[in-house]
Amino acid sequence: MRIRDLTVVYKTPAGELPAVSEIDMDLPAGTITGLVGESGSGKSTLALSLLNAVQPPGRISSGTVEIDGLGDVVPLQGDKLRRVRGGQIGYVFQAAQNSLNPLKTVGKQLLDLGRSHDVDDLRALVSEAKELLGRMGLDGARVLDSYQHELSGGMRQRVGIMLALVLNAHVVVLDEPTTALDMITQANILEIIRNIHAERGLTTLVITHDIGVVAEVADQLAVMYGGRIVERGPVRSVLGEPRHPYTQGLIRAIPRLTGDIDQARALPGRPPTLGTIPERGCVFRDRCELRMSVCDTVEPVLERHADQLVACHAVAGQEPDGGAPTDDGQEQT
Ligand SMILES: Nc1ncnc2c1ncn2[C@@H]1O[C@H](COP(=O)(O)OP(=O)(O)OP(=O)(O)O)[C@@H](O)[C@H]1O
Repeated sequence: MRIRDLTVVYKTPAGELPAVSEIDMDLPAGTITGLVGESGSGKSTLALSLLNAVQPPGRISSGTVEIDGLGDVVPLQGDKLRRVRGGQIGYVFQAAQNSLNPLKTVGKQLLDLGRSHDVDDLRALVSEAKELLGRMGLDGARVLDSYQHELSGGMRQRVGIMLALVLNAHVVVLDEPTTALDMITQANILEIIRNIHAERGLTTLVITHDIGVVAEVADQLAVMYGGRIVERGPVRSVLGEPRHPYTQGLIRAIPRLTGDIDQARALPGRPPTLGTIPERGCVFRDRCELRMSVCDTVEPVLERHADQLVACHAVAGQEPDGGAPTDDGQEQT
């Protein structure tokens, strides 16, 4: 999936304001990309725009989202769009635990999904669903006969993953897949995501505010702040040697099980909202220890530093650019 110059705006009393600004990013086939950032940074809006599913008062105001074999999904509408969603791109909603219809069994919802995608062989669909649920450690027949309230949070989340994959989607977007789950169930779901991703050769995007989750599953990591990607690259490099002051702050804020509890330092201040995202300059400057005067006027662009792409004037000033930025976070050859 290739995302280019993607901007999404919401209509507000103050006019249309960007929640996602000029994003350029590739999701390489067969990789898991983690997208992290605090609440309100634009993660869910970006994810919805990948399915062209941003709802009014929001709209994609510019950019393209190209998927191999499909082309740009941004101009798609109606029937064509409906087929792409689910059929090509599976989406597991934030709080999937609560997104099932409480009045229908899981099996009935599966059949509805199949019919809405004109699946001829509904029996085959049911056996595929049972197999997927079985691989996730559930009794498929039993789950299909159950209502939402009869399933635990972890089971519902697995049902959400099954529904996203059962039509054979090859791109999967999971929005906060483990939020609200206990630690053991969380570890279990992350293992399932990893295994199914590898088995099916998927292209996966995992959205989370929890850096621990991306450390567990992702190959690539993108850090979002105020609607922009401020740093991205291979997950080991970004977590091992974070360069953007925001990424460093996020990592410092993680409490550790060993060592001094006071070492975990919450990032001071609050992330911007739509109304407070600055029109010019760096979006992070108000919370940044490295702020310089240029940050007030010039927006930093992603530049390559070792393995990472980083959008920060201070980082750019510290070391010479190690090469031209590429759009996939990989070394240029
Ligand atoms: N329907 C809407 N109308 C107006 N503004 C919106 C709407 N939906 C989201 N926003 C704003 O867009 C910005 C990005 O929100 P978004 O939900 O994409 O962020 P997020 O990083 O996914 O946060 P969270 O983790 O809390 O879901 C926020 O400032 C939010 O208030």
